[in-house]
Amino acid sequence: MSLPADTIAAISTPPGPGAIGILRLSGPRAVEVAQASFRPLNKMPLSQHRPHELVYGDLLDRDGQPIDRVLCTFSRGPVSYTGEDTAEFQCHGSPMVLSLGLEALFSRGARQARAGEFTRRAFLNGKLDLAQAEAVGDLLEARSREGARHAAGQLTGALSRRIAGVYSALVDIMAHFHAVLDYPDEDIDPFRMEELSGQLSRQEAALRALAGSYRRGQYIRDGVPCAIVGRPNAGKSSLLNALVGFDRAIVTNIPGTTRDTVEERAELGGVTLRLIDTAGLRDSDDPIEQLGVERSRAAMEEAALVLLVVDGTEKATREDAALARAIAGTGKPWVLVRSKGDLAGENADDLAALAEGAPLVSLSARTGEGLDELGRAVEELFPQGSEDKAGELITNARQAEAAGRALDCVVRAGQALTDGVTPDALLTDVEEALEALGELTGQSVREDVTDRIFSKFCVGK
Ligand SMILES: Nc1nc2c(c(=O)[nH]1)N(C=O)[C@@H](CNc1ccc(C(=O)N[C@@H](CCC(=O)O)C(=O)O)cc1)CN2
Ligand SMILES: Nc1nc2c(ncn2[C@@H]2O[C@H](COP(=O)(O)OP(=O)(O)OP(=O)(O)O)[C@@H](O)[C@H]2O)c(=O)[nH]1
Ligand SMILES: [Mg+2]
Repeated sequence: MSLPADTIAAISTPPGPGAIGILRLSGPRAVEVAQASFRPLNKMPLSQHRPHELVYGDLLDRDGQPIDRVLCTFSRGPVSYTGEDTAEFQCHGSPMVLSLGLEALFSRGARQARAGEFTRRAFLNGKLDLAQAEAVGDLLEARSREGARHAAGQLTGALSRRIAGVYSALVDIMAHFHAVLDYPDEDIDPFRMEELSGQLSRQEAALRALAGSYRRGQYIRDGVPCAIVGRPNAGKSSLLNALVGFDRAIVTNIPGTTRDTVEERAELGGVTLRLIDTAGLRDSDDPIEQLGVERSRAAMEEAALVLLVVDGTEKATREDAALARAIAGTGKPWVLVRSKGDLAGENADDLAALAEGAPLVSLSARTGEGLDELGRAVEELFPQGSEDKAGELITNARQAEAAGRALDCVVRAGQALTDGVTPDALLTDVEEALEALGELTGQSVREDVTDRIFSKFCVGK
């Protein structure tokens, strides 16, 4: 990989008017281009100021006419975000100022940066590893406090350090093995072999925990998929609307109102939920409703959490009981929700039997009563942030695949050791595990993979 040699520029703040808008430059000519586009009030050329200093002055268009009165700063590679020379203008947040300013930078030799190109350069120059670069993307798109906290932890290198621990332990194991191999005539000390086998299984356990963290990582980043199911008219869509805080789904008193699944995110008990409202479950002759019911069942199967809503104004039916048994049978966490708590109820007593130990929450979507209790039940089922340190979880499919592959290799190596297979086969497995770990942090990753990662970022990041 050769280092990029051209100088890039972009507007780094979101479109539309705002308090401040930032133009960013990176590359060998960044300071020169910025200096040519800037007249400091103190008359001293930009490059004669200290790096990182904020210099007050006028941003100039290609004819030398002022576009805005701004703050300008530069840094010298490698002591910068990208590792190259960089400069930036902190302008008034006017889209027109930013466009004119960007044109001025182009006229002096910079070119438009592509999506994610600043962060990509930071990665190529070793300022960030790939897990940290991905954390930048996660941080920008975080939809919950927990998600943001986690991405920030990953940005500081928490995941990278966890991976590095396993990596260096595996390198040690390889070194020991090479030492053994170097003396082929000597019998291998059984004590030594046992020690190696122990070290290998400790790394296997560490990798298993790492690969296993993906599920929680996904819940934190994208939310816990949560299906709201129950008979028609039970109050499912009303519950969805109450949880998201606006009328997302159509509610009527006609059973069979919801046909297609309706998805919306909400935070409940500190947990981000990907709520999926579903069509009421019943046998129906209507082909459209039948399709909806199929989707409800699929949503229930894919969900990690199920809210079974039972109409609080009627006696629970055989269908309610059958549904409760079916959900309990999946072994998934679920909550039995007794709806319409503001109306006179019929089935307060017989519901406890249906719940079979799952939490039972009485609530009213109309008054909001009981929603806090539902939040507490959800929080208990998905405890937040307690068991893992921020930033140490795997949060995307790419990382999960690489961690899983590293784990498989180490399992194979351990098996080879117990089976007494030739040591070089074992070494190949460990090497492959190292390769997979290298992909996680980007030490040994293919260029098309990095292309894909950075192209998902916004321009100017
Ligand atoms: N105005 C502004 N705010 C910003 C950024 C930016 O580029 N500009 N960032 C961009 O996304 C983030 C901050 N990231 C940064 C990371 C490293 C360095 C940097 O200069 N690093 C040097 C020196 C560090 C030091 O002073 O100790 C280095 O790592 O060598 C700057 C910003 C968020 N806020
Ligand atoms: N008083 C009262 N009425 C409610 C409450 N929740 C739902 N309802 C009413 O019950 C009826 C059905 O509500 P929906 O939310 O559409 O029920 P659903 O389970 O989504 O029904 P389908 O989509 O047909 O499966 C509507 O008339 C709602 O206004 C509640 O908490 N209090
Ligand atoms: Mg509905």
